[in-house]
Amino acid sequence: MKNITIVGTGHVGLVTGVTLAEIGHQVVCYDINENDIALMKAGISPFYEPELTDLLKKNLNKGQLFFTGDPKLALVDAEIIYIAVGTPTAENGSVDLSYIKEAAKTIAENITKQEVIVVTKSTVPVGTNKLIQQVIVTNLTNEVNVNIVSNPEFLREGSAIYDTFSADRIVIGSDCEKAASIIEEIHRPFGITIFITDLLSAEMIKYSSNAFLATKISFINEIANLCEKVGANIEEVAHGMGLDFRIGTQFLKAGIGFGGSCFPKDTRGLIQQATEAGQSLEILEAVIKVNKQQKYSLMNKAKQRFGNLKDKKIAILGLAFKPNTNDVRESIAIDIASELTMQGALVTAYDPLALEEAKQILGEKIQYALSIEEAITNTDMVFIATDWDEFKDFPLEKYEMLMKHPIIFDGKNSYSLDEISEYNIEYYSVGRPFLNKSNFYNLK
Ligand SMILES: NC(=O)C1=CN([C@@H]2O[C@H](COP(=O)(O)OP(=O)(O)OC[C@H]3O[C@@H](n4cnc5c(N)ncnc54)[C@H](O)[C@@H]3O)[C@@H](O)[C@H]2O)C=CC1
Ligand SMILES: O=C(O)[C@H]1O[C@H](OP(=O)(O)OP(=O)(O)OC[C@H]2O[C@@H](n3ccc(=O)[nH]c3=O)[C@H](O)[C@@H]2O)[C@H](O)[C@@H](O)[C@@H]1O
Repeated sequence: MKNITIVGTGHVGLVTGVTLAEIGHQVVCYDINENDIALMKAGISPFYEPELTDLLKKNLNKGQLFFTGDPKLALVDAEIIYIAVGTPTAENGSVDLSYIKEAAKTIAENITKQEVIVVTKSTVPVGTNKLIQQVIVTNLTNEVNVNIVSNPEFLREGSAIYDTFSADRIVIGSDCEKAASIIEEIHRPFGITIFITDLLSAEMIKYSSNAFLATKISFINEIANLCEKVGANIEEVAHGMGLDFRIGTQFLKAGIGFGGSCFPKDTRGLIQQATEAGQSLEILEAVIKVNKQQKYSLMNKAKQRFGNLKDKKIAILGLAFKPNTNDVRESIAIDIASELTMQGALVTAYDPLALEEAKQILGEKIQYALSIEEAITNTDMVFIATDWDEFKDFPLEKYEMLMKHPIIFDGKNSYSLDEISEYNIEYYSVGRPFLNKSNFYNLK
């Protein structure tokens, strides 16, 4: 059992803190956001993540987990410190390391133990861990020997707790063997394969993993677009491809592209690092370009269908960047909503969890509904932008009953073509044949 401090308790930091407490460590979570700290102290997660609240409450009650907004209290006795602050894209397109530097400075000013290991969980450009060490060493107020470890995080939002206990691997990078083996011991109770490597390679593993997954998505989306032109079905194609273990079935789901707080930012971040190193990443450039085009593919289909979208009543189902989260950072649904309003459409959106978060970005530009039924009633068309189970389970006859004419543009291939073909629905999806048993095709 180790005494661990987490600096930055957002999506990654809180899950890290709670799961390390769950496997028996004593964990202090520190964040500069006092409101969030007050919530977490009361056993409330500031964001939605399945299973998180139960584990949070359980470990708070057991006394394994402690929250504070006071850096001195958080760090005075700390020997192992995880950094999990944000690394967003800066205005000039590079990775904004200001939160990382600030966190490193706070650590330096408050640690007192003789030996301290600082573990970076945040996704940081190659070389940043060395910068963190430098910032800490130059700002130390006590005599402390600091070693640095990179421990990139691979969890997905919406399944973060499951992913932490069932990850494929834990990567530990360090140039100090002793520090690496201490961090290995901390993680051993998870029972997951641990790969120990050097600091720079660990940093690169994180970016290249995200870049590779993003590449799979853009690849399958381009093939989906081609399927539409030649009459093949992307779901059959992806399944048939995935049966080859060298390819694998995962991350071959065609749709309206990847969003969220990581793939867009990390693909940009890797390109920026390559540029600084005097190299171009042609494949990744193409991945980003395809993703930007894919985002508006549904809207283009709708424009083709209706001529223009001015004054059309459109329901958007889904605002979160993926299901089981209320995170709307770089959500494609938000971009689509925004673009539709620019085209003069009258948009009403529904999301099971992310309405408040979306409101903070879209404000009065669109209307918000509290149910699927409310969103789709009397609309000209529906856009499905997030693959929530609630949408997949929604009875299809209700589209027929409630919409002006049941016309669906499904960006997530939420329904099987067999299901849809039982109804009078005009249905456009991604990479699959267009279905129309209805008589609306002359409608403009
Ligand atoms: N969200 C995700 O699913 C994943 C994120 N990552 C990476 O993890 C890092 C964190 O991401 P998220 O947790 O999503 O960010 P987040 O925005 O949810 O959380 C960051 C937290 O750090 C706090 N913070 C900022 N400066 C601080 C400071 N000086 N001292 C203490 N706390 C401070 C903020 O108040 C916030 O609560 C990023 O580098 C991200 O790329 C990696 C894997 C998964
Ligand atoms: O670095 C990160 O933050 C994380 O980024 C992603 O996790 P996350 O963004 O939470 O969610 P994903 O499930 O990967 O989905 C990302 C986007 O890709 C889209 N996607 C995903 C899979 C797919 O087959 N097709 C597809 O369009 C999703 O709809 C979503 O917009 C990675 O999957 C995690 O391993 C990584 O830790």
